[in-house]
Amino acid sequence: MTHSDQPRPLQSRASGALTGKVRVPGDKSISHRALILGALSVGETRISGLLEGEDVLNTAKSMQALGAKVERTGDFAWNVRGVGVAGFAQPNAPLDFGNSGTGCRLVMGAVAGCPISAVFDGDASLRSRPMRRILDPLEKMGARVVSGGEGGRLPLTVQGARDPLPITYQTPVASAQIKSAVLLAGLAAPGTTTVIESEASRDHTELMLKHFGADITSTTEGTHGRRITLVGQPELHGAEVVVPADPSSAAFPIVAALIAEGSDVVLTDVMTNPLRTGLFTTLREMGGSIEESEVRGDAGEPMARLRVRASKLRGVDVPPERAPSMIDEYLVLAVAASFAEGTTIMRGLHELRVKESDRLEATADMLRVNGVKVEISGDDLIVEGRGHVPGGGLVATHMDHRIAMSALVMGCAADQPVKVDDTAFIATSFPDFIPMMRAIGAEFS
Ligand SMILES: O=C(O)C1=C[C@@H](OP(=O)(O)O)[C@@H](O)[C@H](O)C1
Ligand SMILES: C=C(OP(=O)(O)O)C(=O)O
Repeated sequence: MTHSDQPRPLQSRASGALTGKVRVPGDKSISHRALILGALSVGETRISGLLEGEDVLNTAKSMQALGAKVERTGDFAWNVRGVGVAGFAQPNAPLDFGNSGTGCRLVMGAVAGCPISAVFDGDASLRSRPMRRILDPLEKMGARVVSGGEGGRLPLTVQGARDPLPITYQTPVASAQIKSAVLLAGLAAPGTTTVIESEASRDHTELMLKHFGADITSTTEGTHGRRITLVGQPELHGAEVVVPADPSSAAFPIVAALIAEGSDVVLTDVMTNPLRTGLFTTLREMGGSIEESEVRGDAGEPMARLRVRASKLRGVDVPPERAPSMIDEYLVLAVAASFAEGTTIMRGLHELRVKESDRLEATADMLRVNGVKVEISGDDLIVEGRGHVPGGGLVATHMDHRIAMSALVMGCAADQPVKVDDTAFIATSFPDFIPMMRAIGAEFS
């Protein structure tokens, strides 16, 4: 999916109290996985609450191109009729994943276990992101890169394995995308595929594989890690998937409500899988009032209603082992840290350098142009909070949805308006962000 060349700038100014009740869209990670596992199953998968953002719509298109039937049956309701494990058909055009690392890397894993070749491509941001981390284990399983891929970058053509091999793989960094790619390729291999991670990353693939009928177990490994074992060549059966609201999207109205004086905002159905809630832990340590109620689970994914009230925040030290559970939330945490009193140190953020943009540099720039004192020291980000933010800056979004949304949240309480150069990429993960924020009182113009 491509964007028009016309950037769409927007300005956010302090609005006073934010109030109301919202349900942010469906979780992006779970939405990708529901479409992919639906496509690898026999029978029908019914998904409700799917995120209809560009990243996920590109995954839906790729599943269709690989032979699954994917149909929208209502608002956020989608049916998938799958082709079974290793049943993908040869696509007759390149698969375009737009801005989405998750879609691209998970589908690479699924294709690696099928005797087909497929061209993987994406936008300028995705073309700059490393793919070697996925290709290395997939090549061990028998897949080959047959063209392109200089320096491990898109566009590249993957030839899947006719007889994929099960492997035991220790991921070099905590990454659910690497883990998931290996597990999805392992579905087609005979015997047992094992992934070992020294820091546990989000476990949606494991939970959903179980839900679709796979024999998969996960045990602890070392202090923070996991060992995941999947028995290959299962018959996956179509399933019902209810997608809870995305905690990474909820992060934006949550931080806005904490920093805008007098705010009181309720968010419903927010997924509270502990491998995704590092931000909530951190904001509470900072003194943020986030009350949880109506806690319940669906297919192993818990969710809750969150009530967030404006709070006086203080700086904290965020340990590196928390990074996997809040990897996409550091940008908006840095905004909260700017409004806090005192220093916040966020440690171990090397993975932020290989996201939609170099998020470590981009976050520091976002703060700096708005008058916040910030420093990068190795892999750590150090923010000097002074209880208020001068604002008045123009933030460069670098094709990165989360920079755009974080900067607009900053503007909700800054002394002077904050401007972003382009809001177009917000549509990748949170298409209704602007109207939803306006509905609770944000002043975007
Ligand atoms: O598996 C997933 O759904 C995701 C994993 C994370 O990436 P890494 O696996 O690169 O850490 C995260 O940043 C991304 O937004 C979604
Ligand atoms: C890193 C992200 O996504 P992806 O890797 O799927 O592009 C994100 O949504 O913040």
